[in-house]
Amino acid sequence: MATVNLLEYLRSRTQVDIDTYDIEASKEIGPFQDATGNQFEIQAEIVKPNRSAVLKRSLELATTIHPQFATITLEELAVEVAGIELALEVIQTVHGNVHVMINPSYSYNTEAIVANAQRFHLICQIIDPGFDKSRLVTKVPATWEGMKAAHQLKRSGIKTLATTLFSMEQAILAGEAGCISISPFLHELKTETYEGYKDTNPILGVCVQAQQFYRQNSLPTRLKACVALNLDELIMLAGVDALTISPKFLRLLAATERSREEVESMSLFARTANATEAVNYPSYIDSESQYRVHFAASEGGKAQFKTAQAIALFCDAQTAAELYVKSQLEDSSYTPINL
Ligand SMILES: O=C(CO)[C@@H](O)[C@H](O)[C@H](O)[C@H](O)COP(=O)(O)O
Repeated sequence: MATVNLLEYLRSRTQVDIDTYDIEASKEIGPFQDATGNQFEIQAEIVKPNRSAVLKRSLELATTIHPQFATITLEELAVEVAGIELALEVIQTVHGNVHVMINPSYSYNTEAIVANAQRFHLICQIIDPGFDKSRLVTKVPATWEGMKAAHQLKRSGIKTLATTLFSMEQAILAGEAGCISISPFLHELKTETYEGYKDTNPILGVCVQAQQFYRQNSLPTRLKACVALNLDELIMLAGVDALTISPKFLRLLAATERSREEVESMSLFARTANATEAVNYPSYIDSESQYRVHFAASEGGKAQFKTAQAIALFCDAQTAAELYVKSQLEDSSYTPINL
């Protein structure tokens, strides 16, 4: 029986990206095409003793440039700077792009999301004027307001990824808005943050449908599925454009051999390879009311609930990161640096 290493097998079918700003993990298991992080990752990295230099740099820079960005608090700016600092570090271990998520508390505010994405680019420019900003992708929640912001940002050349995405309706809107990619969350984010919590309606099928929709409509948007809960789900998604995988699962994949025949038979994409019949979907980009009605009913009402839940959890992580930064700012004095 021919066996195959699961990480090698996945890499032969799908782009494999790493879901962390932990540069050591990325170096150890890489190389990867893209890297991604989020508010949980920022929070986890800035408290690590071996990341004290990143935190110090972020606090000093935020203190220095705050007058330029005075519409937001110093701690919010410091978390943004830390996110960009971490992204610029981890990008050295990947070939392609790095992703940074906007402050999730702006998820329902188009103007604030646009300003946040523009700020990321300005901060990037300040930290490393030579950095190729086309490699920075801003992660925007897949809300109506978020996708309106993504549409505007595309016109100004800022790349976006639609995150916290749980339905075909959001996938269609993100494609029409010009997001370069989407991150379907296979399971509710709460499954990652609350031990024992289960999502009874994982959305592996939405990944297959969305990828077919983009291909059939010649939309360049690519999928980057995330929040898989076991190896079988990852194997079932072999053939999706990309998978965003945590270091824990990357290590497990790298350490596991399975029968080639068995894993090949599991791919949902292989099964639908010949299903070329086009399905008609409505256009949403100019139809807010229709979008909202369809999204509210999507997946039996669960997609809307899951999106709101994920945003709320990311907001908690944002608040925790800001509180930590605030405590650090209070504990030591950070003097402005010369730029
Ligand atoms: O946001 C994206 C992709 O857009 C991902 O980083 C996504 O948030 C993560 O897969 C989830 O937060 C789960 O992360 P983890 O607990 O597996 O590290």
